[in-house]
Amino acid sequence: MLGAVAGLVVLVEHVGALPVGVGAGVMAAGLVSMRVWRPVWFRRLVGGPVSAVWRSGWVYRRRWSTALETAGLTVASASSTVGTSSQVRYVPPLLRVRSTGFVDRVRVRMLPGQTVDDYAEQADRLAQTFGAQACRVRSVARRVHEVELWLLTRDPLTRVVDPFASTVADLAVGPRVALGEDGLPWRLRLIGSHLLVVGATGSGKGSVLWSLLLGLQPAIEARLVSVWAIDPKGGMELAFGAPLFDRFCHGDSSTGQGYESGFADLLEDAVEVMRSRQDRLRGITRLHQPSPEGPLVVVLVDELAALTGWVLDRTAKKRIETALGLLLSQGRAVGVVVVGAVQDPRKDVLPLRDLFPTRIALRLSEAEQVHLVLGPGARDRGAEADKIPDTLPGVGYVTVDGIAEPVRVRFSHVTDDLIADRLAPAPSEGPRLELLRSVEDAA
Ligand SMILES: Nc1ncnc2c1ncn2[C@@H]1O[C@H](COP(=O)(O)OP(=O)(O)OP(=O)(O)O)[C@@H](O)[C@H]1O
Repeated sequence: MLGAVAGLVVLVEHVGALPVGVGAGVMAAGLVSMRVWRPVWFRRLVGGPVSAVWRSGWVYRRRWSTALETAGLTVASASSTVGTSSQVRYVPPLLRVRSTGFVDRVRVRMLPGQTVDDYAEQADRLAQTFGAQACRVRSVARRVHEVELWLLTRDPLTRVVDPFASTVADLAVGPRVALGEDGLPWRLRLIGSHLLVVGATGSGKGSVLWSLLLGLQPAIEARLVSVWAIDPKGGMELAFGAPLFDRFCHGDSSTGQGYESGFADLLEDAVEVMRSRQDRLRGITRLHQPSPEGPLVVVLVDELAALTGWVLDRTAKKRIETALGLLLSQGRAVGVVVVGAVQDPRKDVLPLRDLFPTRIALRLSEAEQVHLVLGPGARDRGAEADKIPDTLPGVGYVTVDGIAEPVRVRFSHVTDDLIADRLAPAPSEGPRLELLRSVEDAA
């Protein structure tokens, strides 16, 4: 601070007060405009760094040793010199602090013998000591000796999140579908993964499916994605999206073949696409890349339990189980992925749940269900989906295979009006399934 004042005095002496005053005015006006028109840039370029410097010194470094000692994360070791013996206390070094305005990311070098779980066990204590709402403990990629503490200073997820814009290019990295608790947009990548969404009634499962569909809309229109939708609730949830779907099956009791046989037909057709791609891609690539000739086929199911647990027709049930099992175990490499939502994650309702690499737990009714959805240990690492209040629909925890820590996000709120707005006027093209089939057959 003193340095800045001294620098200003020197500048005034050299160039005069007027140019310095004008320069300062222009800079202040620029910052105010950025704050008003580009709040995200402002947070990232100005607010975050300034807050990080301030909080690093005032909140963290000042109390670091005491806080870590209270949390039992320091190590005492006896040291003896000739005739005397004393104790040396080792404190894990604080490496740096970054702030997003919502989360302070505090990087720490662990002491020899410590693990990320040692810090996770003390997360509540650390949050309380540093005055944060919560503390998430995260490992650092390729730095096994380091750990990052995410201390939440403000929760950006209490406000409803508006849908994000997307482009065709988002397909490769995943469209932005939610806001993370660090205040930054969060992307959901479907290529190479199946997605399971679990949540109690009213938890916002619909907003996950719709955020994803709207995020994929440009890629769907560019024919890089082909959505085959199943809505066993008679089409109540997904019927609005019909213009986006190449196939839409919502059960039909008037055919005389049983309500569920249409679901089995659709899944078996997806298996057929999968098989023909396997034949074509064998020895050429290990991960299919979507193209208009071979789009990413997304089999979207609104209530998976209606396909796995509550099916009356035994023949259809067997066909569905077999096709779903094949798709989940072999489909993702060849670009046939399953996105499913369900209320109840128990094995008898959803026997195949372990085959979904990406899982989202919205509000759940019991702590035990968190383990079922996100895997053992997820709740200890902060994924308390059973504690999400019912006033926060669309908030949930996500785990992705290969990444240890769950992330907390809120999906965008997609209203019926917005869907009608985005999808109107309905495309005048004919059914796209025929095109997909003829292209796949020709290839
Ligand atoms: N992301 C969100 N942000 C704000 N409000 C939301 C969000 N998602 C859903 N809601 C609201 O929460 C309520 C329940 O949402 P929704 O119907 O999507 O839940 P659901 O989990 O699909 O329920 P069900 O299993 O009963 O169909 C609706 O009133 C909806 O407007």
